[in-house]
Amino acid sequence: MASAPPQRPPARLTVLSGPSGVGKGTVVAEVRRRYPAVWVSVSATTRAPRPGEIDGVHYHFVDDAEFDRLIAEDGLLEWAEYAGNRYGTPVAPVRERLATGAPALLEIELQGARQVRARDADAQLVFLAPPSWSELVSRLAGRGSEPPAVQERRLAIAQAELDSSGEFDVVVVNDDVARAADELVGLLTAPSPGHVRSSGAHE
Ligand SMILES: Nc1ncnc2c1ncn2[C@@H]1O[C@H](COP(=O)(O)OP(=O)(O)OP(=O)(O)O)[C@@H](O)[C@H]1O
Ligand SMILES: Nc1nc2c(ncn2[C@@H]2O[C@H](COP(=O)(O)O)[C@@H](O)[C@H]2O)c(=O)[nH]1
Repeated sequence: MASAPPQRPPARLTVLSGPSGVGKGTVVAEVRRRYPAVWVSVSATTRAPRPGEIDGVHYHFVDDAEFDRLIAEDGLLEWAEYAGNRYGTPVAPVRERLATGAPALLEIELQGARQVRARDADAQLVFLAPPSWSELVSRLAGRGSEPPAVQERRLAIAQAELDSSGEFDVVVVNDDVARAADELVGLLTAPSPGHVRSSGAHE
């Protein structure tokens, strides 16, 4: 009798969160460079593009009416208002990706991370932390993508985000991009604890 084909374990969704300016985008870019198989969701946002940002690559840049439509059609896995703009994860591409059994990564803020956890208890929540508060302030200012008033608004939110780090499964300190990327690659490729047999063998 022919044996059944080996079953692919369902892929695990990983969420990377952390305060604005901590280096989420930088670390994710390094992960993609080292591990091109990783798939990163492209969010929808009502924020205006920064110089160099490309629609459909960095974000799907949409207006308020389109964002309302996405919500009404249940097209978002999660969404949140952050510093005066809305951001959300299109649900269909995430479902399609997870169905292939390959790792999927969301780079989103705290409210969205909480929504993902509420919908998917198996999701892995990773918090990217700065080495210090002063380093976070200087990274955000050094990026120079927001005027000082917007930086202040983001830093006020960052205080609450740092207080939430205990809600996450893992905290990775971004003191060094290469090391933080290594840690994230390890987490993305680790089997879900739900798919480890009691003997220790992985399904
Ligand atoms: N380990 C690091 N050491 C020094 N500088 C860093 C490090 N990681 C990132 N940076 C710098 O910090 C700035 C902010 O990084 P990045 O834009 O990746 O942050 P982010 O968390 O994605 O921010 P946001 O949530 O606002 O999009 C960039 O100028 C980046 O080059
Ligand atoms: N809840 C969600 N947050 C998201 C999503 N995409 C990005 N983000 C987060 O928003 C802030 C600001 O981003 P920026 O590009 O304006 O600096 C940052 O924390 C992102 O991680 C999303 O789909 N949902």
